[in-house]
Amino acid sequence: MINLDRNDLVDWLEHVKIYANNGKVVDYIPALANQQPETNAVAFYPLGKENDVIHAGQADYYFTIQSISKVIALALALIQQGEQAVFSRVDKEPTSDPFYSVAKLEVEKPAKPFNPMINAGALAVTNMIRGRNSTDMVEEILTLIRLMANDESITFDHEVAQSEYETAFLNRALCYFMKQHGVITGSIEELLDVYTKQCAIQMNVKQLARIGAVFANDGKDPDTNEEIIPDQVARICKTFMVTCGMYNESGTFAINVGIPAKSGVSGAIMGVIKESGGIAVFGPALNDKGNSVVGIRFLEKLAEEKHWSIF
Ligand SMILES: NC(=O)CC[C@H](N)C(=O)O
Repeated sequence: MINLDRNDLVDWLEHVKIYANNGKVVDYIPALANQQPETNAVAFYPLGKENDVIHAGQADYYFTIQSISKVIALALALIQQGEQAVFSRVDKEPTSDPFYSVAKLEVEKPAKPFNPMINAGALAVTNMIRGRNSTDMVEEILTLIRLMANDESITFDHEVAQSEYETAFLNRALCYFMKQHGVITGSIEELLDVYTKQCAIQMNVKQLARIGAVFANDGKDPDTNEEIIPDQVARICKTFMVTCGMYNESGTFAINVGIPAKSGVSGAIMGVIKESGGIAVFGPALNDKGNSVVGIRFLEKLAEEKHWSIF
């Protein structure tokens, strides 16, 4: 049952946009450092083809999805390799460490990343995607994303991908550690090529909200109800969004908002509102955990006004 209209989005965005002053645009990826902190946008993609996407703010603004790509890469790896193979190389547990941390790789199971939503886990997942070379692997990810967003034109931003590739020293360190322990295989440079391109996939909030709507519809197209990803895969992805999707702020977010969500350091957040639709918010000013401050405030407002917490 959808009870959200455009005026809600406009009002709430107006109400929370001031919080951009409390955050900082990411600077460790040079090509993202020039994003404007006051840019903001939100879109809601409802289920059912009789309902149209609604939006507020700069809804045509293109941003890179960064860590949100981790959910889609996970879905793809699960489809291609199956649960058993995927979870033999990455665990299912949340961590209180930041997403880029190397610390936990040295504890418990040797080098097995805690979950697919932190960088180490995401690199291990991307390493499992099928393809003869990095071009094929990126194409596999793009194919699924284009299907979910229903837009063939979606591609990655070359400048952002290159910029991250040239500066991804921490991600290289994670890869070398995992390769030593057999968690990843093959060429590390090729893996980083795929990973940085998947993070640099570009879209606007309307397209991102549609991807959220596929998850809200248990993996089925929100307009036609045709299966895009199996419901069990969608369920696993949504569970990770709840437990790990907002990095080491996932617990607080679950209490304050209570919807499955995934954020990226560009300032985007994708949220899933079961049986209703997908929501996407963008605002590049980040808090110290790497989550969009305007995005979080907006989703808090939405959850409070609409009682959309799943808990
Ligand atoms: N949290 C993020 O969005 C991180 C993604 C980024 N591309 C990285 O690997 O550092």
